[in-house]
Amino acid sequence: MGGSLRRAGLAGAALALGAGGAYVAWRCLARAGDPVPRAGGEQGKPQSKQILVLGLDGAGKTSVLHSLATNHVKRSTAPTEGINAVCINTEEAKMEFLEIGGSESLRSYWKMYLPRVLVLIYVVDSADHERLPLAKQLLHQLIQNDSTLPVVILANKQDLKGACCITDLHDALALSEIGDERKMFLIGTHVAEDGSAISSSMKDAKELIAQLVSETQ
Ligand SMILES: Nc1nc2c(ncn2[C@@H]2O[C@H](COP(=O)(O)OP(=O)(O)OP(=O)(O)O)[C@@H](O)[C@H]2O)c(=O)[nH]1
Ligand SMILES: [Mg+2]
Repeated sequence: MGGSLRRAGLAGAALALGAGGAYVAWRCLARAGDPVPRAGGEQGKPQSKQILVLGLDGAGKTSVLHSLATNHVKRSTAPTEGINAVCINTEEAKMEFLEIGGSESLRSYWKMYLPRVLVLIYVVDSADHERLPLAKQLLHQLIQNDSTLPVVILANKQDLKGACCITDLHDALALSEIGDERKMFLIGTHVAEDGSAISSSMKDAKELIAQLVSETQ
């Protein structure tokens, strides 16, 4: 795909009502010809309560988002090839999450969306020891020019044998260097096999994000 991420339009729209409120999920597919969709909409104005979800490919961004939206875990089976947008309503906030795929060819688009969002969610595969230095490097690059953007780091795949514990991840990602000014949180998560209700840590993450969004708005 290289530098030619393209937008095909909306496909697979879904609307559902659940315990956590209504959600709408859709996926922007890739196709040659159209420009990258901007996070601010047609007029380029920032939309309210947008949250960017980034992290390396396979970290679990889509799986986590789906779980947050439905309150039930369901692992994703396919990589995100462009943008995955999910709206989640809670009592506190109406939030639009934008996941951009984490494959190498898509990472150059990550920064384009940053100035328009209220909160950054950065998902890390806690068991992917080999790529933790890369995950760290990309996170630091992303936020180096914005000292106040709140960041929630989800240390995902805590269920896997060999997953780094939260303390080790804090060190591996050099989170103490990220600065005192910003609100920053590191939460361990896992997306269990299909069907069960989300874990308490996932619920906590959802509440925290809603709270951050309300405060930052
Ligand atoms: N064991 C385990 N597997 C997980 C977890 N979360 C996601 N997975 C699996 O990890 C793989 C990648 O998950 P995705 O949600 O597609 O990852 P992603 O970050 O959206 O990846 P891209 O869209 O390619 O950037 C899938 O096979 C998931 O089933 C988790 O907490 N534990
Ligand atoms: Mg994905």
